[in-house]
Amino acid sequence: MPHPDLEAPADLLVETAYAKVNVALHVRRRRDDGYHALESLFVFADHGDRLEGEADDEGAIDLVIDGPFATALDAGPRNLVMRAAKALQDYLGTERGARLRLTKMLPVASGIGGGSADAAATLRLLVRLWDVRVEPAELAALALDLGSDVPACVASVTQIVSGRGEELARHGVAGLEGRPMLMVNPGVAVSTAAVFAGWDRQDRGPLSADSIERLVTQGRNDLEEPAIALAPAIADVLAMLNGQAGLTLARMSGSGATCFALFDDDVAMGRAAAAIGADRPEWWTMETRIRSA
Ligand SMILES: C[C@@](CO)(OP(=O)(O)O)[C@H](O)COP(=O)(O)OP(=O)(O)OC[C@H]1O[C@@H](n2ccc(N)nc2=O)[C@H](O)[C@@H]1O
Ligand SMILES: Nc1ncnc2c1ncn2[C@@H]1O[C@H](COP(=O)(O)OP(=O)(O)O)[C@@H](O)[C@H]1O
Repeated sequence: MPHPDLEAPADLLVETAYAKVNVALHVRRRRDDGYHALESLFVFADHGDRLEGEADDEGAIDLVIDGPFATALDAGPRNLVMRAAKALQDYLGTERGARLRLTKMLPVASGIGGGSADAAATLRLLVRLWDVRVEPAELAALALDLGSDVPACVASVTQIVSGRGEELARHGVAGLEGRPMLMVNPGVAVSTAAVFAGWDRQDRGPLSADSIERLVTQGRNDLEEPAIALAPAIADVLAMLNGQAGLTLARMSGSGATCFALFDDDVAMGRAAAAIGADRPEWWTMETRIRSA
């Protein structure tokens, strides 16, 4: 029988805010509204931040944050969890509230959409907690208002994402889901807007994501170069990952600075994580696998 303290109370709901990884990120053009038109294969890790919540019948939204990266954030109205909760409350015109706890496991402003995933997890959790039905198109519109990556994070499954982040198409790639994935961050936060501003405006062509081989040989992250210009440690992470045995692909995710590597098997990933941890103990690493739907 489980220990009683380990059992969550029946009225407490839990969601995982899965880390996002851009296996390839092709920037095609700068749009008139200042955003960039992208083509990207998004996958999600099997790990992420943890969000729990229970109903508050007074209608208040309250957030506490704990976990390894809690100090990088405050729990005020600009937090994406708070913004998502308020946006849903306003949309529904509901009197219901929630007491939320975010356990921040993912580094902040690091190209793996931690804040976006938190916002999406908040929407999922509150829809369950308040027992409401929101049309998928309405939820997607609320999500896009919170950030370009939030619509894709709502389902958190492998997708081709284009436009600013609002055009989503589920997309399987044989052999990708379930694959061991190591994520490494050198501890520098980079601003997404600053990285996009450094893009050289050269369209290097569309994305083909029909096989892992194509993703490896023809896929790119067009933001790697401007991100490395702002945070040279990213080049050290990529060099270290590329030097590991049993590796299929190493690349930066999003606007950085987190990089990921796909491995042939768990043993190869474990050896790489141990070697990197021994050499650069100050870097953040996470051993995970690509989430399946
Ligand atoms: C680059 C990507 C790729 O998945 O990931 P991250 O690095 O954030 O993880 C995303 O497109 C980021 O999405 P997100 O972090 O939600 O960005 P937003 O808050 O919407 O935008 C922040 C700023 O980035 C720039 N931006 C963002 C998205 C986009 N398609 N074009 C842009 O130029 C804009 O300057 C915008 O003001
Ligand atoms: N709950 C949250 N978690 C992470 N970042 C948040 C959160 N709420 C607001 N932010 C802000 O959102 C920005 C982007 O965060 P995040 O989604 O983690 O970055 P990225 O998508 O680049 O990995 C950060 O500058 C951060 O200060």
